[in-house]
Amino acid sequence: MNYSSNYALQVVNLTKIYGRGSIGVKELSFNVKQGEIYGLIGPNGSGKTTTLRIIATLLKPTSGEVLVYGVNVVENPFKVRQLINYLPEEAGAYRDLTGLDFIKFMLSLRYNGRELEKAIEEAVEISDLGDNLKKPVRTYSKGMKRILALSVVLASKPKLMILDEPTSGLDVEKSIYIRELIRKYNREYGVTVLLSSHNMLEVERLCDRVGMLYKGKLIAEGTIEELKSKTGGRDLEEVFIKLKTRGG
Ligand SMILES: Nc1ncnc2c1ncn2[C@@H]1O[C@H](COP(=O)(O)OP(=O)(O)OP(=O)(O)O)[C@@H](O)[C@H]1O
Repeated sequence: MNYSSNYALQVVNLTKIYGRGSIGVKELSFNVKQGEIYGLIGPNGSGKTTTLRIIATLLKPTSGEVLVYGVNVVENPFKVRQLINYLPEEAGAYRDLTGLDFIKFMLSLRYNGRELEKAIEEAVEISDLGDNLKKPVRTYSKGMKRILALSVVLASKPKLMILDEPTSGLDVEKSIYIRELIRKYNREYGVTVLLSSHNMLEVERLCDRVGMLYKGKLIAEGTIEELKSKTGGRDLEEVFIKLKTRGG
């Protein structure tokens, strides 16, 4: 496949068949442009996590090709890992570390010296966890762990940030806070973002473009406005239902 420098990510004919023939994704193709916030949406089991894990070099595809800034995820995973950071669906932090030690540990994998100090300060500020950062992660609530993991991913300012359900388990205020931060890092630091979500409202507010997955296939793609005018749906939820009933 030819690399186009417009793209942060190119996914071509991606297929993942798990053991016993279970289909993760099937012949999936889409691109994410540099500087864009792209949302993958779809119901449970539609293949969002499978796609994100392959791009994050954590899962091998059965066939197809994925390039991150022109680097092939299967042939050169180490190089890809320098360009991305990934927030997993179940972002666990090491239970016995304090929140602060977790931040230090994770960021030291990417930075050193003064840059490391600055990144740690930034993550501490983003996390907004105050004195809780001195406590072991095992004492944190689900939402606190999520914010902790997100603070590290954001502060590392990767070229491509891959977020699996970034606001899952967060209350309304925290979700808004995180969405604003994602936008800020995208606009101010040029971080390209690929995220997955069940929350159509969130995607509608945050994403420049959206891909709709259904049973491992892309059934529609475009800006929110394009998808609405194509289907006559008033919002993304309606768009999705209409596309699904058309047999997408
Ligand atoms: N380890 C696995 N072994 C077998 N099948 C799997 C495995 N992981 C995922 N699958 C299957 O692949 C398909 C896609 O799953 P995936 O987790 O990618 O979907 P998803 O869109 O992220 O779902 P959710 O919204 O529930 O997180 C599902 O049918 C699922 O059962």
